Amino acid sequence: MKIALLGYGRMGKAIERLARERGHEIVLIVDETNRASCTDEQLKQADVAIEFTTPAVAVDDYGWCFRNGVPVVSGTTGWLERWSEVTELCNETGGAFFYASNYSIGVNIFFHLNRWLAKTMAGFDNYKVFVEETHHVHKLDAPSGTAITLAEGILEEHPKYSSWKLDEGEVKAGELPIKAKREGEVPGIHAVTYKSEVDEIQIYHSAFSRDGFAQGAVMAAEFLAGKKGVYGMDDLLELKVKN
Ligand SMILES: NC(=O)C1=CN([C@@H]2O[C@H](COP(=O)(O)OP(=O)(O)OC[C@H]3O[C@@H](n4cnc5c(N)ncnc54)[C@H](O)[C@@H]3O)[C@@H](O)[C@H]2O)C=CC1
Ligand SMILES: O=C(O)C1=N[C@H](C(=O)O)C[C@H](O)C1
Repeated sequence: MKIALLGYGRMGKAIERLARERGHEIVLIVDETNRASCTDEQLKQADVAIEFTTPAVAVDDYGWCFRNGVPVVSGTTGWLERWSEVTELCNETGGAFFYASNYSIGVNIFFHLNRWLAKTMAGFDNYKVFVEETHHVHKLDAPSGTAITLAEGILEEHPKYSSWKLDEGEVKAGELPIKAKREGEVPGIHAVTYKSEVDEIQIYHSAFSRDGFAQGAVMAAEFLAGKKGVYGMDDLLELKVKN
């Protein structure tokens, strides 16, 4: 498969290595230094684009791919308030878009565990829940996209909570706090904790490197090539929450 890499930072470089190991060819590498000189013709050489850039440029990148008929897999976080605009544009232009706040297979299993636990804990009023994430100091957005996905999973399954809040100051009834920490070069740690007066229950995921994210992104690119429409990790993994 011929791949265009949009974004060539920590993730772009990990994806390049893993994509080559899986026998794919990188036909275009775009970062902020050469973006202005990259042409539609260069992009169209690719069977699929993999996009890991910044919240400020991701949505423009998706439009560039849709207009040129190039399926795009993206993991950039921090732009999701524009989700409807992006998916409408994808469908109107006959494009293909795959998005995940976290491409690690382990985290996607963790997402299902989180929903199951939230549904179970909804029956126990004496526990309060909070989400915690820790990432490297270079990360631009807080809370992480993964922490937001975890919080949204809890909001859907636990009637006591109606919104999430970055944990800065007072937390009101119905608000689910997310604590975001930035430390050294941590690739990504997420935990969900239910705490009562007498004990706590915690689920936890820690990424040892970026390889799990990069592997999942390349698998998503292999899945998306030749398709149209909007997809996510559940389409790839066919995981379903069993009630
Ligand atoms: N969904 C997932 O599994 C994961 C998502 N991420 C997210 O991916 C994004 C990128 O993360 P990193 O690689 O660590 O960041 P990074 O800062 O190392 O790399 C960002 C890259 O974007 C490029 N860039 C900036 N402006 C650009 C433009 N106009 N056109 C093209 N490229 C441009 C920069 O040159 C740089 O190469 C972040 O939003 C992060 O939260 C990171 C890891 C996993
Ligand atoms: O910026 C990162 O590094 C990561 N970002 C994603 C997020 O915001 O959830 C995924 C992963 O945790 C690493």
